[in-house]
Amino acid sequence: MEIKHLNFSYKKKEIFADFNAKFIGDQLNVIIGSNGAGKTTLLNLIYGFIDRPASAMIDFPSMSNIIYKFQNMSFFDELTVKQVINFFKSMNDHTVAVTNAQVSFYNEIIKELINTKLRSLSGGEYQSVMVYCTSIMERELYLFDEPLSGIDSYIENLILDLVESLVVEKKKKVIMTLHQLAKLNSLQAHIVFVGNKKCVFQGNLSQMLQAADTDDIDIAFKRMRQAVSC
Ligand SMILES: Nc1ncnc2c1ncn2[C@@H]1O[C@H](COP(=O)(O)OP(=O)(O)OP(=O)(O)O)[C@@H](O)[C@H]1O
Repeated sequence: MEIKHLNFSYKKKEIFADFNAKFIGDQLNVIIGSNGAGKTTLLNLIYGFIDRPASAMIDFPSMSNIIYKFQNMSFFDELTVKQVINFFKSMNDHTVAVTNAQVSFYNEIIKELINTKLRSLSGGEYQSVMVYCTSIMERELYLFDEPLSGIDSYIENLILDLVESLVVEKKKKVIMTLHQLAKLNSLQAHIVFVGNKKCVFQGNLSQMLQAADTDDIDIAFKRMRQAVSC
């Protein structure tokens, strides 16, 4: 999956100018960047919410083969968690295998919420349910926009295990956005750093630290925010 020479503006506001990046099929892809850099816009372009410029977006699956967990996903509040899970399951053509991490996530987090109506969930519980529901859909590409937003540090790790298991166990393609940079220390991730309307870096964490000439991820982030394109 590759983006070549992408230009994109919202009316007069330019978001991407000759943006180039690759996403790797058999690795977890993590988009990072400052607030307002364009991470969600990039996911919207990949999904097709915003019309994809065909010549710039190469080898991405079609919308019907992508499941996208939006930043603020919302559902009918009167449904219970069980009803929402069943709704997601009903959109699969057939029964699908689940990963060990999905089973653990269900047992540790979802099970005790199963008969709760969505309107009675806390923000973090709601987020956990939406990430779980997205993960049980059978698609070629999974997009998660800030799946750790509002999540406590224990469940953060369970969510990352769950997302990674889609890549490792199910051989799915996954692209997520992330603000919790320290989490990159424990992930085998391909990082795409969006800044200054370009991809300012792509590669793994040690390459990113090396490129920024530091062993501190926050310093690397600060140094790269305004760097020139990759
Ligand atoms: N529909 C829209 N119309 C006009 N401008 C928009 C629209 N959506 C987003 N923007 C602007 O585009 C820029 C990029 O927004 P985007 O949501 O992609 O950033 P982001 O990197 O995901 O930010 P954050 O980390 O805060 O979630 C922002 O300046 C935002 O104000």
